[in-house]
Amino acid sequence: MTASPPNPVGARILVVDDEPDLRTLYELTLLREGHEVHAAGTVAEARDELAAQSFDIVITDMRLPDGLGLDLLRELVAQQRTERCIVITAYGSAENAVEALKCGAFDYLTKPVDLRQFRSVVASAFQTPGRLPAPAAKTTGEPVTPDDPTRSTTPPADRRNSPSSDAGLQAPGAQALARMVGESPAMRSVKHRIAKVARSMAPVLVHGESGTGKELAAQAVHANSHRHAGPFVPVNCGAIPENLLEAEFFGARKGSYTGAATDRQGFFQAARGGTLFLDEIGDLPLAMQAKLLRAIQERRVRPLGETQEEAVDVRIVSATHKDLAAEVQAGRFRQDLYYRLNVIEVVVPPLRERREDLPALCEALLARIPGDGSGAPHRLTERQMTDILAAPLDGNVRELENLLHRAVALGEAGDSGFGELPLFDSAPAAIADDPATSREVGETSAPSAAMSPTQDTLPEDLERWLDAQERRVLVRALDETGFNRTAAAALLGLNLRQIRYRMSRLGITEPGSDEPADGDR
Ligand SMILES: Nc1ncnc2c1ncn2[C@@H]1O[C@H](COP(=O)(O)OP(=O)(O)OP(=O)(O)O)[C@@H](O)[C@H]1O
Repeated sequence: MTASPPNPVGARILVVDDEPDLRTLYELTLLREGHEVHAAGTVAEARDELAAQSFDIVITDMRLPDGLGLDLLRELVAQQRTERCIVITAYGSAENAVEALKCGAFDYLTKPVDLRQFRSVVASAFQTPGRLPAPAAKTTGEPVTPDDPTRSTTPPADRRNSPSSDAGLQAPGAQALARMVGESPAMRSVKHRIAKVARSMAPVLVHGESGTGKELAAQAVHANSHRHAGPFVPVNCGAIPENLLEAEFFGARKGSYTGAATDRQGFFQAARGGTLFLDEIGDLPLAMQAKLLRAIQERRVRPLGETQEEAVDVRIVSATHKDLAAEVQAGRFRQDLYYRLNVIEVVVPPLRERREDLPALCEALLARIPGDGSGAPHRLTERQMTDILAAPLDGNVRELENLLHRAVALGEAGDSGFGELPLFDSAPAAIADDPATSREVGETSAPSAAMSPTQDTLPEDLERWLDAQERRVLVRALDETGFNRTAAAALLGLNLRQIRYRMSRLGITEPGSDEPADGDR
């Protein structure tokens, strides 16, 4: 059955539902929005419609008399069709919703369907201006949401897009991926995955060690999604006082708590139409996890002091350096929330697994550091590059960035505009000081390799070698905390007395004090 508006300017949509009343309701709603609507009551009828022509959107109920809406979805994905699929699931069926997204649904709706939400999800699925080329459809169970940049009426096979090569992407998606410097196989695979998974509503969990570039990855997911013109709202879940979490997330009405002098919107409202990036999600207290889960499931939030809930249309991307599955096991993270957030996982590898990216990364990071006004870019000497290539860099790109900042700040500008000051005024200094290894920093890669957990040569003097390791860790923690001993101790699970004792034993003093600085050689 087909129904067309008088002047079709909208999407061509196939509605699959066996309940005539609901089908009619969906049809009328869509027709009023200017869409062309085709309807089917069974999987078989839907297959016939799909064999005859292509659509922009397929909206299917999950349970149909002769099969599941998911079957249709899987067939569309397997055939690399470009239709965006919206699955309607029964109320409270979190498994179905998550499974639909994992299978490649663009989005899902829960019964009873809220018509405003219905219209908004359809509008999201049908983005006319600047529709981006689709990621490649595949059969591994990863979500794929093929787009159709031309919205042509050619047969499905001709409407396929080329795979997600960066070249095919338009700004700002391609720009966001380009900001993630690195062409190592590990980074290429991360970027490819981001381009592939970005374009549905499926929640993404970015996992990786601290400083690996998780926020950059989250920004790239947003920039490659149909929501790229909407806001990207980053939130550090670990930095908000527990008593303010609810107001910060969901908003608050004037007078709803001490200090609420005016109405204020929360992160969810601020991210409407865009992406809410929940960084350090593993640090969210359990009570707030329950509220977040509800907001994600219902897609509605209630500001503090408000009686009514309001609908929010946001995509959730979260990030953590923690092993969330282990946190679930330990009872510190809700399993249902983990399940809800981790529909798609993007893993950002540590720098040690992509050392070939170091030269390009150094160049890009140095280019961000303001110059001396001469216009000459900061450049590394060969020796400095050798040092960097050999350094452990456990702090990943952020550590590299800090190291370069320090080197530029402390360096005496030479011809290159970049000084010869040793880059490693902390970590490798400990090794150079160490008679157990007795080599100069940067002389070869061996001294730093000696610090690497992967090296297999034995130290000549275990005690001194262990001291050197301990010194390196302490100096780094002190460095990262601006030489705040209490904060450094907390980072390392020590108390103030313990860190003081260790610093004194190893002769670590604050740079600038009368005694030799800990990094001095
Ligand atoms: N591939 C990359 N190319 C260029 N810069 C990068 C890259 N990865 C990270 N950076 C830079 O390193 C710094 C840390 O990155 P980011 O904040 O994204 O890491 P993170 O994993 O979110 O850190 P944390 O776990 O501490 O929140 C930022 O300044 C970022 O711009």
